[in-house]
Amino acid sequence: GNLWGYGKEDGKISQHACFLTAFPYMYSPSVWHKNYPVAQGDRQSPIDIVPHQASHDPSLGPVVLNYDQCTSIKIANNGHSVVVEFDDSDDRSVIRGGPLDNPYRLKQFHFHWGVKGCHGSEHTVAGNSYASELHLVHWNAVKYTTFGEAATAPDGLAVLGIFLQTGDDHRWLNMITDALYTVKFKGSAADFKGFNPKCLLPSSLHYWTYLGSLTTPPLHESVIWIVVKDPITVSEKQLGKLRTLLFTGEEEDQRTRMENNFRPPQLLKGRNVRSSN
Ligand SMILES: NS(=O)(=O)c1ccc(C(=O)NCc2c(F)c(F)c(F)c(F)c2F)cc1
Ligand SMILES: [Zn+2]
Repeated sequence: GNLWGYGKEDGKISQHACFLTAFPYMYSPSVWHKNYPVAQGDRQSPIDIVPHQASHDPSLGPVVLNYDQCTSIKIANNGHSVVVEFDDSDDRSVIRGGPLDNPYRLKQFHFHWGVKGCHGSEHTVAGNSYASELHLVHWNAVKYTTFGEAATAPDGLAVLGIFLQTGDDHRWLNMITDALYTVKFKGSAADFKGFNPKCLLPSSLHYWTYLGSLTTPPLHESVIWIVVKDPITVSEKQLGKLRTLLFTGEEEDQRTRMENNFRPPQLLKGRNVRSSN
């Protein structure tokens, strides 16, 4: 069932309990804390990144992506986003360096987006949103045995965040947007082999980094965030295809477009954001 969702963020959620039970997909980020109290924790994500307040740390080396043997397995609609999953049974696709003490294994990537224009990213930069945000999710297979175990450890996960701005078509994103019709409904999945996400990265990997959390329930505070400064450019048409996905399953009569699946920025609570350059 729908334990949580992105409901109407306009704050007009009815106060009647029946409304929330009758329309589970209306659970919005502002009420997640009822089921997931860590939502009000000290290292929640996303955040608003203020570049001039980030501290440049010369000891922060470059982030290194070894995605050469990287091969995707499948694409799926989990009712919250579209996810491309990888074989993480060995170290064939890892991220290392930067703020990381170990190599972290790529498990999946997914997106967050809005309903139009320049809203849709989770992290914001000096109060400005991008149209979308790509998350490449990795886990520390040196210290932990499974993703699930890593997902509850303070240094268990490393998520590389990439901003998407609108402009020209992104040649490689078409491979993903052309497959979305196969995963329209929540719970659907399809083969999606041989996609290497290295083609979705900007030329410069300068980044901000800080200690944070999953941005969706269970909101575990287990993520070392690496947010790349430069956005990639995708077309409005390509973003529009993401919005043809549905939050709802094929069996549900209420069809709800998948859009605005982003959590708003959370309190920094004294955390230090470091800059790589
Ligand atoms: N938007 S983001 O911050 O990049 C993000 C990344 C991954 C997940 C995730 O894997 N959720 C499911 C999930 C868990 F949340 C677990 F805690 C766990 F143990 C799992 F195995 C699992 F699949 C959620 C949010
Ligand atoms: Zn995400």
